[in-house]
Amino acid sequence: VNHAAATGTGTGVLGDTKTLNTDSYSSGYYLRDITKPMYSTGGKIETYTANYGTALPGTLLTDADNVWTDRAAVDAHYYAGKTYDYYYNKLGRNSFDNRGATMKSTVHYSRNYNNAFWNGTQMVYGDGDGRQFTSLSGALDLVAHEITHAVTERTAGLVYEYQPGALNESFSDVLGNLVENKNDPKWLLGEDVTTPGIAGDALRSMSNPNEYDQPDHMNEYRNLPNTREGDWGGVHINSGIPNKAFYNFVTTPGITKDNAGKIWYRALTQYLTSYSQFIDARNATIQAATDLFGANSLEATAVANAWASVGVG
Ligand SMILES: CCC(=O)Oc1c(C)cccc1C(=O)O
Ligand SMILES: [Ca+2]
Ligand SMILES: [Zn+2]
Repeated sequence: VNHAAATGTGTGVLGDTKTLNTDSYSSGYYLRDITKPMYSTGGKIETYTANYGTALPGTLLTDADNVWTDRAAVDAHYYAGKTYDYYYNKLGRNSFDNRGATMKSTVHYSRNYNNAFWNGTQMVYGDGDGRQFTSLSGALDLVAHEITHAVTERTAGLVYEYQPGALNESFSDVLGNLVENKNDPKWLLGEDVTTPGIAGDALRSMSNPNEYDQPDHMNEYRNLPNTREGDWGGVHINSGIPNKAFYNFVTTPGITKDNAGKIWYRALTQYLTSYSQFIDARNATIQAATDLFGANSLEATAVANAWASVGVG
């Protein structure tokens, strides 16, 4: 019996209904998307459950009637597809390795797990404890953030410490919100899954990093130790500075989200390396804007101004 693409329906973490690309195979349906361009070389999007344990990838999800009720799985699958589409259609990248690698996600990792991560091979999502987070795959910006960690690992390789680590985090926040593409003037991160009991809050804000205790200027840079307690030199803290730079750039009149994404992606994949510092990201994004739009373009000028506004360059 051959695989056949099928269209299922599912309920997401926030109770919304969405259509899913699934695989009808022998007696049932698998949570496997075989409709993407990468399928021409065998690439798929597959979603698994760890069944509240920590063995990965766990079990590929199946369903008898193609109506999916595992909300965390529905969103992990749907949002991985959306992220693939953005990278392929807007940036010309074929999966995280640019060679059509299969994208695997596992949900229901451990218990009350307030975390999500790329483990070097796949995405992994906890269900949260119901207070700090609800199921973490329920936010497209967060899913795209995790997948962008994979892209960064395969390209610039920004090490996860100090300024390169804060750049690693910032590129994931930037691409995460570009993929999510909400009309959110605050450019928040994780707003859809953070504290389900409190409206309007988030993990981070790109428009006002200070709101979540992040610096938004070099003169507020936090010198922290490269330890777990020090957030590896403040990778989720000092990311506020490049995040604010991107926010100032993308909100400059005449700058489009698509063009901002092309510039940041080109800097990440063509110019940055493992130990790049904030000044190198400034130079790389100016160079990328120059490559794409010209030396005296609105884009190149706005990029330089944006970094200067946060004290870089
Ligand atoms: C916005 C995505 C994010 O920050 O995910 C993480 C969470 C929720 C906890 C710890 C680390 C991360 C990460 O991916 O950096
Ligand atoms: Ca967001
Ligand atoms: Zn991250």
